[in-house]
Amino acid sequence: MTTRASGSERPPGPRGHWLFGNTEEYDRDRNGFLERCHREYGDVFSHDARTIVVSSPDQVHALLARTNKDFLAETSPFAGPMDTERMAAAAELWTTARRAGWQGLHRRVAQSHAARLRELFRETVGDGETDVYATMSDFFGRATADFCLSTDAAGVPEALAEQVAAIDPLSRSSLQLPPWWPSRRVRRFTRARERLLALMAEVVRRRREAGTASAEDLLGVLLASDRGLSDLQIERFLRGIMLAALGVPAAALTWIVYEIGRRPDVRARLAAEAASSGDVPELEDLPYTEAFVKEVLRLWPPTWLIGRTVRRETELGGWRLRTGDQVLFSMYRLHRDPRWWADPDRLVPERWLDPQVTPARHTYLPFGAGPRVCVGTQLGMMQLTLVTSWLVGDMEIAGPQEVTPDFSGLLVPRGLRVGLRRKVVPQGV
Ligand code: HEM
Repeated sequence: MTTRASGSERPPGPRGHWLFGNTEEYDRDRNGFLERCHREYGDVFSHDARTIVVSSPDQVHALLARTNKDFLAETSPFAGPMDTERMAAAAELWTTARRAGWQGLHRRVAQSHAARLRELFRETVGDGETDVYATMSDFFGRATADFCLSTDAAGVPEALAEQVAAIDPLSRSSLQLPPWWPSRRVRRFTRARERLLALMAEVVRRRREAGTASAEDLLGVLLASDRGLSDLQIERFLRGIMLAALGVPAAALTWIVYEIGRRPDVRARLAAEAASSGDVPELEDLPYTEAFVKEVLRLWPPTWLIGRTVRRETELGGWRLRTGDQVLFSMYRLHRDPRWWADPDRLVPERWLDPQVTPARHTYLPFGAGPRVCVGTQLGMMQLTLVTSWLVGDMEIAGPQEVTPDFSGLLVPRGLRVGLRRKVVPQGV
């Protein structure tokens, strides 16, 4: 049980049901529940006997910075005994692959992928009534498979899409099922995971046999690494990367489309910048577009809630935590906290354009922080900025409706539909 470092009391929090705790109320309205508890109990509160929620920037930063050492980022979609030693071993294997992959994900590599991204955008985003999240998921599925595997990507976007679709229903409920549970959901997830890993294994085997370890894509970088990665490590890392590079950017872009549709003033400035830059510009050519993307990620961070498992007995914010306890924080709530942000609910891209004005420490974390910060930060920012510029440059977007934010998994404006129409380019231009 979490207790005060100097005593035995727990952080305050709602009592909840004697058996199910607060699960039912939380699942009914996750963000609303956290907001109410924060208002009532303050910056640290108990969610249940083994879970606390922290909200101050310093506590959040400590949690992220001490991940791997005192906290674990490893999660499972299934219920089961919490084996922190196994989780720590998995974290170590992941971290080695992560270090090797880093050189394949920095800004220069990301920018060199931009021309290919342009082609994929033209192929995937077309005219007509569009389910925005579905289209953007399709686009990012292809983009990430291409970035990781280039010419060996056949069949991977489809397998990825099935894996994402199979994770979705499991992540929407706090009541986890064990992996042996005889249900369609669990079987579907397991099948999709095995299929994707088998595809990765096949591609890795073919590349090893061909002996072409050039760094033309992320797999090439991993194979050429001198860190001695096993095939299994590479396969799991690639699967992790491809899943992370699909749903989150797709959700972010869906919010971008939503905000472009709601704010004609912002859209006009974006369009002016798109018109004055080339077909595949550098990020430096798009300062307003980049500021807009940052601001959308502040208002609507797709990874709106982050959790950690306590690896070994430790302390956070004056509270003692036991091995296996859970700690949560909401990035969405942090990004909209009026203590740290002026006019927090309003989209103001200009707040990112004045170098004299920077956010208060640890109050802006759309990519996380610390040893498990997003490895795709630069690639992701580049993709979102370029695609935003292509969207306003190429397409007319017919007004999105008001949407209800969906906090049950990734934060998305579920069901957002818009009409897209390719702009007519005058002859001779
Ligand atoms: C474009 C918008 C993106 C956003 C907002 C975003 C956000 C995040 C956040 C908040 C985390 C940390 C989660 C945690 O601490 O538990 C994370 C982790 C991660 N992201 Fe991203 N991400 C984006 C794009 C990408 C891309 C393009 C890639 C792939 C190249 C990627 C790969 C990863 C991976 C592999 C992790 C896990 C890192 C680890 O645990 O070591 N992300 N991302």
